Amino acid sequence: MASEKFMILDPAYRKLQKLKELVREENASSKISAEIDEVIDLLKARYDYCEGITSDPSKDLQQLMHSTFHHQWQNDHAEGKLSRVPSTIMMSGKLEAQFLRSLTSLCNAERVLELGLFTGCTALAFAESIPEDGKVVSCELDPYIADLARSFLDKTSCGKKVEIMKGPAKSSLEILAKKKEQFDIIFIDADKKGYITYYKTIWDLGLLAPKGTILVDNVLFHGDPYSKEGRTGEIGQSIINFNEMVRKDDRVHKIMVPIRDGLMIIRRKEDVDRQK
Ligand SMILES: C[S@@+](CC[C@H](N)C(=O)[O-])C[C@H]1O[C@@H](n2cnc3c(N)ncnc32)[C@H](O)[C@@H]1O
Repeated sequence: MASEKFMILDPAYRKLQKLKELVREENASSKISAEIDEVIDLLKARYDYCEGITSDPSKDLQQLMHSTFHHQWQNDHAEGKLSRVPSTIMMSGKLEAQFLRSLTSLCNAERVLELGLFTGCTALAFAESIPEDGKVVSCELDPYIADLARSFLDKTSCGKKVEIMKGPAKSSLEILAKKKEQFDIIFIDADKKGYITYYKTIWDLGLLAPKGTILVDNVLFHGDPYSKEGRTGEIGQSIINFNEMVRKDDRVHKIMVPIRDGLMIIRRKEDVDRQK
């Protein structure tokens, strides 16, 4: 069940697991323990129910996700191909990938820019919802991960629509702007500390096409913005700062969607507010 992987991002779920431990240590009544288990199961059931009703990803997307989960990351690290073992929780998964596909089709997007490719799950999701002559440009810092993603994408029918730019996302944004490229959707999902810079650069360099949409992942980063747990330290603080900056940005209409680790949808105000 997907909930087993992702529920750990929810601080309420983590607190309940802790409470369950406490109850066990204190030898509290089995009734209390059973009630706690039920609440935990309900949280997981809601996630699994949403996933269960949601359309299944294409066979290609399922295969790519499977390859990511079963890749020998430890071996790559031991052989020096990766400086650390990446966590596969970085990959968005079925529910969010399908949500992004719906948004892509709703926006009639033809050109998508992604900051943060990893193994290509969301890049492929976007590619599957744009026209045949559309393009997804995805930026990835780690050259080994970029090549691995390329090999995964090359096994899919829409992978050819994905163009990978290796290197820091900020430099890629500058290169794209010099070429006067613009995108209907820009998905920010790279290093969280860079979010403010990416957001400002996108506006400053005019990378968002008219009527375009910016999507930002992990805006509820492990619950830190509202739980004040400080679980993720500086990274969580960067997300809090980013969210505040967007909240104060009067040029845009924004909505924070509590899907998985939080997704923000940002559009120019005039594209959403049509009343005089
Ligand atoms: C959360 S993962 C992306 C997940 C992917 N969008 C998905 O849902 O399947 C973030 C990726 O950004 C990459 N990254 C980190 N810092 C970066 C930077 N400065 N520029 C470009 N990519 C970066 C990481 O190597 C990692 O692969």
